[in-house]
Amino acid sequence: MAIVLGENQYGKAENRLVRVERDGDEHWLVDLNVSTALAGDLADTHLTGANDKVLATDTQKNTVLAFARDGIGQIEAYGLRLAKHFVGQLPSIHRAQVEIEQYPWTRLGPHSFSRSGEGTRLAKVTYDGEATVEGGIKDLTVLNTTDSEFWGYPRDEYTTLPETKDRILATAVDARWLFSSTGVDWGKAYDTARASLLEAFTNTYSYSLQQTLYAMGTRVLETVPEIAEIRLSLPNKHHYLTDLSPFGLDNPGVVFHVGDRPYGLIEATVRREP
Ligand SMILES: O=c1[nH]c(=O)c2[nH]c(=O)[nH]c2[nH]1
Repeated sequence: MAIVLGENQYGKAENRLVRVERDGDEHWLVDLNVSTALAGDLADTHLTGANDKVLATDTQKNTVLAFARDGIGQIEAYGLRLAKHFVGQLPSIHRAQVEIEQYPWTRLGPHSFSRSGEGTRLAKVTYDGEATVEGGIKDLTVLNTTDSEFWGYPRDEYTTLPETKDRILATAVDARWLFSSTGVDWGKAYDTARASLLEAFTNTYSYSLQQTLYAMGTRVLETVPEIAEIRLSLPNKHHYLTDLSPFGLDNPGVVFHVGDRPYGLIEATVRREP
């Protein structure tokens, strides 16, 4: 029985980096988590330990920092610059993947900020001679206190969930979208996609989180022409109306117990028909 090396890649994961831009007393902040992963003609290092085709992960880390020196710009563009550089650096490196998370900060003063919970912006760039760019957002927590129903599902011997015509609908949006080209105004695409996700969540009268998901994906494709498809992963953050009758109290949709685990997980891709 022959034993062979399968798919492999290597890189520096989670390079945390902050870049400060200064204009006198007024400063700006870019806060990133950058992971690099390279693949190519790398059998030797695994099979014999010869490292002559290996761009050291420490070098990758230094490159991430050095490329931030003169400006990062939009994270999709920064990822493209890095990925193309890594592939051009050694003939043995055929493919580079750069994943970036950008943490949001809200300005408090000229040089003071607070970390905000308004969703982490994402980019994933792959370059192997051709570039593939994905954008996205995660940890965007949203909640509707009404305009959500869930009923009409089949009941079997294990079904206990009561039908509801009015419930809280809450989720933490994880959305990843695939761009159809690299000639994109990345910042505008991100802002529009994010706003469309929020607008569709807010304005969809929901009969299920699945229906809301599809409305959110559809809205992004309608408003950002450069996005070919969007994958959404939506945990259903269940809010259970608490029974206060043991205490002689009614509960007309006022007090909820917030469930932690388990949670429904609703996932789908919405794409343009070819
Ligand atoms: O929006 C929902 N979709 C489901 O599939 C489901 N299942 C469930 O128990 N509650 C919900 N809510």
